[in-house]
Amino acid sequence: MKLFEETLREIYPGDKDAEKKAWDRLNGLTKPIGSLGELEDIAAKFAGITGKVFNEIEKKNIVIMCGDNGVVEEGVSSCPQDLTYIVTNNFTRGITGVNVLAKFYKSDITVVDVGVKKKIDNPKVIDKRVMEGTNNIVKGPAMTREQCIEAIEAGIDIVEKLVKSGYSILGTGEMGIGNTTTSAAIISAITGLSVEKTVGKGSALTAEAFENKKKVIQKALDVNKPNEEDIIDVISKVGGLDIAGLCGAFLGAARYKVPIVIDGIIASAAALCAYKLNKNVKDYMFPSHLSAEPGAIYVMKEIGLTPMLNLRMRLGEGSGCPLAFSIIESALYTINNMGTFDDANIVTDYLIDYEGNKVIN
Ligand SMILES: Cc1cc2ncn([C@H]3O[C@H](COP(=O)(O)O)[C@@H](O)[C@H]3O)c2cc1C
Ligand SMILES: O=C(O)c1cccnc1
Repeated sequence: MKLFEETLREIYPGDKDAEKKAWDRLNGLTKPIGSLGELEDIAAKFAGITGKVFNEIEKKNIVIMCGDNGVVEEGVSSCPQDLTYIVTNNFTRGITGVNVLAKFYKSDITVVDVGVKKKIDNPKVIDKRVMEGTNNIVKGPAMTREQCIEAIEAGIDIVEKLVKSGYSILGTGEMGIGNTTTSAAIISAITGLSVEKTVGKGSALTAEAFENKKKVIQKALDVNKPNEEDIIDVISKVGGLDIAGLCGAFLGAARYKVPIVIDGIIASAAALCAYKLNKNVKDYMFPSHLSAEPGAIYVMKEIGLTPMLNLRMRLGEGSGCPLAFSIIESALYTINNMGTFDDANIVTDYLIDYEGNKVIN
């Protein structure tokens, strides 16, 4: 509880002065104003996080929170629950989707057991087990408030250790059969949007099972009546341990001033929770892609973020993060290395932006 409260108190907005200096540099580079589009936004936002105009990424890490969800007994996933256990172990064997993309883009991963039902006996998986999978949210709360905060604190603690060991950008991933159900429940609870709007087919469902999934989420909301003003109430009643752990990772990244990338729908639901707990967290978040799950777009709107990519991806695991890292690194390399108008002997007194306003360099 102490770490959680202390972290919430120590999250500040990004450095607007550094961001402004980054924009001054971007506007002085030898190109039409704003012509590198979102690459410029990314470089400036990064400067706001570190307080420096020139940045390089030393080491990258994707934090993968793994946990089971009691609601799978309601038939909300086509996959058996023990896939959570199997895939969690597979992350340490280098054979999953996120492993391959992370390897290609030279990112490390950190695998965390925050509550897989069957105990994981694997030294490469960090043991932060809060409980043996959550309770079925159709029958009552997923977990207690204390368990929820314990999982959030696990996320903060992992991030603190990664930052101290030199990681300068983080990503978010998860594994937990049934977690597209808990994600939709959280997004509906917080935004007030109907389940019809936020629910998707997750890893895949028959038409009949999809109708059942919608009813299950609605029932979980009716039974638990989560209070949208109280994010711990929402996560502990209709969420999951993976979402709580990732929420902690977002809070920790903002506290320790490192950029953090949002992956798919589950990480998006966690990002929304972190944002509602402290709005400054937004200044540290980079959304990688727009998940194919329908709820994702509403999360992005609610936080006010624009995903870099739309590749119809719906894997989770943190698989979007390496792709985003490559774009962010491209943005940083550009601001660091492009020549200025002065370098290029180009007179700038004619410069206007795309809206037609005069730009003074
Ligand atoms: C082999 C396999 C690997 C995965 N890796 C991530 N997920 C993804 O699918 C699950 C969520 O979907 P649902 O809510 O429908 O259960 C999560 O574990 C998510 O990370 C996987 C799913 C499968 C089957
Ligand atoms: O967008 C995601 O993260 C996602 C979508 C479906 C299943 N698992 C993850």
